[in-house]
Amino acid sequence: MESEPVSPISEPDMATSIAMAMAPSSVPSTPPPQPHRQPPSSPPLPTPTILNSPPIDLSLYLVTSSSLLPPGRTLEATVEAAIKGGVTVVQLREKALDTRPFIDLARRIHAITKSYDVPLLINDRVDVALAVGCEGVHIGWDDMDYETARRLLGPTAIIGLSVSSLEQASLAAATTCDYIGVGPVLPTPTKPDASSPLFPSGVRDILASISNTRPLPAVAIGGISATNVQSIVYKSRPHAATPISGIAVVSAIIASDDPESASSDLLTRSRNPPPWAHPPPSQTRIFTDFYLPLILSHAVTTIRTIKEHKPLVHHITNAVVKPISANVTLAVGGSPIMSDVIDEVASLANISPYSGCLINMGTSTPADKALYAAAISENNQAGKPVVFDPVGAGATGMRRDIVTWMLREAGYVDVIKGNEGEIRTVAGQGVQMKGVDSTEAGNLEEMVAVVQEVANRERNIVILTGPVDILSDGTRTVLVRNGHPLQGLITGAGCALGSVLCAALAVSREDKLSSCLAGILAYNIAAERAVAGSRSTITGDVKGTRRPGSFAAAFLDELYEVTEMCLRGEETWTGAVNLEFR
Ligand SMILES: Nc1ncnc2c1ncn2[C@@H]1O[C@H](COP(=O)(O)OP(=O)(O)OP(=O)(O)O)[C@@H](O)[C@H]1O
Ligand SMILES: Cc1ncsc1CCO
Repeated sequence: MESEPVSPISEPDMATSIAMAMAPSSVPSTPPPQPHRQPPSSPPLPTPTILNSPPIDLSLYLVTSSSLLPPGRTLEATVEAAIKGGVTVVQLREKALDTRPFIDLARRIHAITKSYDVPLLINDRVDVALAVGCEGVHIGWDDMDYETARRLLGPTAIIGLSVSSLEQASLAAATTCDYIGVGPVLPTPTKPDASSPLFPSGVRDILASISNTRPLPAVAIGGISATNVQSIVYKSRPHAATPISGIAVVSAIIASDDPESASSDLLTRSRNPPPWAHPPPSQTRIFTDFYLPLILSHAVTTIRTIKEHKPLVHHITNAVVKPISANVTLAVGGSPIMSDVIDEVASLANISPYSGCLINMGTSTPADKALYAAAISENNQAGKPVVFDPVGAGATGMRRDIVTWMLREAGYVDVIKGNEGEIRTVAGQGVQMKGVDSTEAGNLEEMVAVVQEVANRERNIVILTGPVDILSDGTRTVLVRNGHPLQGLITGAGCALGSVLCAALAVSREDKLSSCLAGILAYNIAAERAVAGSRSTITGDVKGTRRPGSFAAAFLDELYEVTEMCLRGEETWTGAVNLEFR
């Protein structure tokens, strides 16, 4: 006899999964009411902090540049304030100074750093470090070679090396250097001659490449600011290798009018991963046909939890789809609010333990970037999910620029959902979309690869919608063959799916891919039922439709029916699922 599936979850969560299997109607672990700025407490995040702690504390590494000081501020005052705010290492980098004034400045700065027991390193100039007697140097590949610098400075000096490629990482790992500065992570105006940006995935590759030979302490540098630090530190983290030890910043502190608070804010954020960050693959549900009954049972429970907790879905969305998005949110049991006001984002992110934010750039202008950054930052801080829909991403240069900025600079988005043209654009392929509708369908296998690649790069969930929906968290991938072509004939069918995903994540974030799958299944099976006609459990009527106008109404009705079934614990509707696990 075939044995019963025991668990859709791997080893670490076996007890939970068995409990789930025994009681399919039980509610999945959902976020309990949370205090402000605290992520929900169960299950625990993989690690409380994502920085590595080597012997030198590299947590917050300040690189100076006097030319960026605000008028009237001295470098001495800024360095002292920054140390009070939490800076753990100072590197004096003053490219424009001649030797004598450089040494004079270094002596004054060293007097300050020494009094706080913070190491002072000199950029490039071994002679200046020797003259001042400070703790060490940071050198690049065009400066004095490492061995000579070590011979001159002695075995106890701190020597750091710049690394911007895999090749340089392996050269650095072959030395006895104390740490590496990996970058530029992002394009940065403070080092215009820098090599091309690595982005967090490049930093990750570099850390992983030396993890088996010499896992050096590393600071990430280049374009890091308060808004993107959490996301950069999190996305830079390799799965099975030593993470970065800290972040290096220049303008985020030096150009600040309040370097002490800027430093303490950067330090706090860098030590906290985005709440509900991806669990490692070992802690996620196994997606295979064998576990299908439990995956479906979990989907029903997730939708039921939406109905029970009525999560607030803060929509920052386009003008075209506001009514359908609000109606879809209500039909699945959520509570929609549309607000594009920057002053409201913090309150909305913290108003309820069950909430999330959907950012849809269907009718965006560049002026909306400030609103998006604030919304992402507040929701990241509050532990709330952010869903990003890059509508029309490949249609114009303006849209491409907003997408690039969103993913590099604006903070962490839990889900990116779009049609094929949009997801290909997010992947960096130069597709030309005619408008908001997708490009012609490409090869399925290639699309699967694109979705997996972006999910891996962004360390989040990526969903490509169309006749087949492809969902991936970079490790697990699911193809959903449910839905109906009429969905493509009502505007906003994709946008309103974003509302359902956000509602599902707002109530259940411990396995984000499962939550998204629950939302898509209910949504697309509702569409099929709207076309085929099904007996309403409310009125007893059977009505089908084949035309878009009546489909829109029937779809909303069926979405309500399907989700009400979930509330009653009925799983019959899941008989229609058509899934493929990769
Ligand atoms: N031909 C189809 N067959 C089955 N389902 C479809 C089809 N086309 C779209 N869908 C479904 O419709 C929903 C929206 O996907 P679609 O790719 O049309 O979104 P979109 O282009 O972003 O829409 P919009 O910009 O109008 O909001 C998804 O749930 C998807 O599965
Ligand atoms: C038609 C349209 N134009 C901008 S957004 C939008 C809604 C579907 O995405």
